[in-house]
Amino acid sequence: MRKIKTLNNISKKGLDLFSDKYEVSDSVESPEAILVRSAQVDTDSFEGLLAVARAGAGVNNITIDKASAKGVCVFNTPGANANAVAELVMTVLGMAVRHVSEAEAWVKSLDPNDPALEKTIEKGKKMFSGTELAGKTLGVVGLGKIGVLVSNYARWKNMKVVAYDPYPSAANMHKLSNVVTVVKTIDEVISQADYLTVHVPFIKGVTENMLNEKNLAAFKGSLILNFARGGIVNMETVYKMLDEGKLAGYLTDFADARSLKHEKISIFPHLGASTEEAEENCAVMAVEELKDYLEFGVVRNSVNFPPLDSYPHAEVKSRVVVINQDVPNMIAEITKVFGAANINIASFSNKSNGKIGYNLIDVETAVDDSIIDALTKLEKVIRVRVIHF
Ligand SMILES: NC(=O)C1=CN([C@@H]2O[C@H](COP(=O)(O)OP(=O)(O)OC[C@H]3O[C@@H](n4cnc5c(N)ncnc54)[C@H](O)[C@@H]3O)[C@@H](O)[C@H]2O)C=CC1
Ligand SMILES: O=C(O)CCC(=O)C(=O)O
Repeated sequence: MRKIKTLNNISKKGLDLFSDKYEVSDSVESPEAILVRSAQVDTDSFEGLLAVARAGAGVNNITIDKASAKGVCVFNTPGANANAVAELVMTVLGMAVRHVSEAEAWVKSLDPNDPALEKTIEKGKKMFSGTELAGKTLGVVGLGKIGVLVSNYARWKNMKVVAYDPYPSAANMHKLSNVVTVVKTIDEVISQADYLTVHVPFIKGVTENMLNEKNLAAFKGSLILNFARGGIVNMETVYKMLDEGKLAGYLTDFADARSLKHEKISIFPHLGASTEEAEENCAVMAVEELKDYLEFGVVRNSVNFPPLDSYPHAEVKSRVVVINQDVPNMIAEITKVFGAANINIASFSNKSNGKIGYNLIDVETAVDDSIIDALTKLEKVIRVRVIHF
């Protein structure tokens, strides 16, 4: 029985994909794999762990370096919740420029027995007069799955869009509206935007404080939206800009204690991906990735292992999975072990990503544990397992 531990609620549509060969629950001990959304995962706390699947995009809640050092494969589900986040971003932006929440709260606060209620409402509505999105410029930092959708939705609302990504992927850029202006620096986005929205991963020391006192000094717009992660926008700068009237509002999915009661900060409960559709998409993708990895050694959408998407052919009896540090001569050393054991290799697939070398060695006989021992003894080998068919 394969053991899968869930650390958050995972959509039933995904969990239903596990056959009765799997035990799946939040109380499983010594799991082979973990399914998680936003809970913190210290991969060193789980002896024997093979994989973690993040049903979502951001993996800053998982100890990736520790996972790589122990040969634990970490997956995410690129794009599976992107539309949910993009729709929420456009919704809260639209609500903010029309003061929808404040206006509604004001109407609801009125006396229902006031005989002049209609008049009071008509008189008071001028307090909530807003602006339109059409014609304004949205600055988008990060043109990944979410940033591209946000840019396109903004274009459909007749906004101008200026966007920046230091590592744009061809697949994402082909989906981007061709009237979005893509610029080469974050400063160009900041200086041109009426509203600024950020969609990059949180990477400590890299995207941490990516929007900060220095670059935000050039911001002449009114709203900053952060539905990516706390820590990407420097909050001291935000408080200062709000206090000095240089920023009208900060809209975010990530609360901190000081923001909670700030009247110019709108906080949502990390709500971006919380739609039925996104939860199902993420769970299905995450479970498929885990099953493929546990049953076949196939790697798709890993954030720390190179991709290797090959199923064994029908005659294969054993697939030996070797995970090694990405250093020269490993393929030669691994094949030598098979030669010494007089085992014929039917197929050898190898991919590396600069840190991890990943090998799938298929043989048409059943191999025993001695091959695992011999491979594990190789100096730069991190982990070995055999899948029997
Ligand atoms: N509020 C919520 O519920 C959700 C939040 N997120 C957050 O949004 C982030 C983005 O999600 P996706 O667009 O799906 O991810 P993605 O991986 O498709 O896009 C991220 C983009 O950021 C860019 N990027 C990477 N390093 C960068 C750097 N140093 N500077 C600027 N850009 C950089 C990448 O080139 C990539 O195009 C996630 O990492 C996650 O933190 C994602 C889903 C739900
Ligand atoms: O699972 C969630 O609700 C959070 C999603 C998220 O933040 C992500 O996918 O990065």
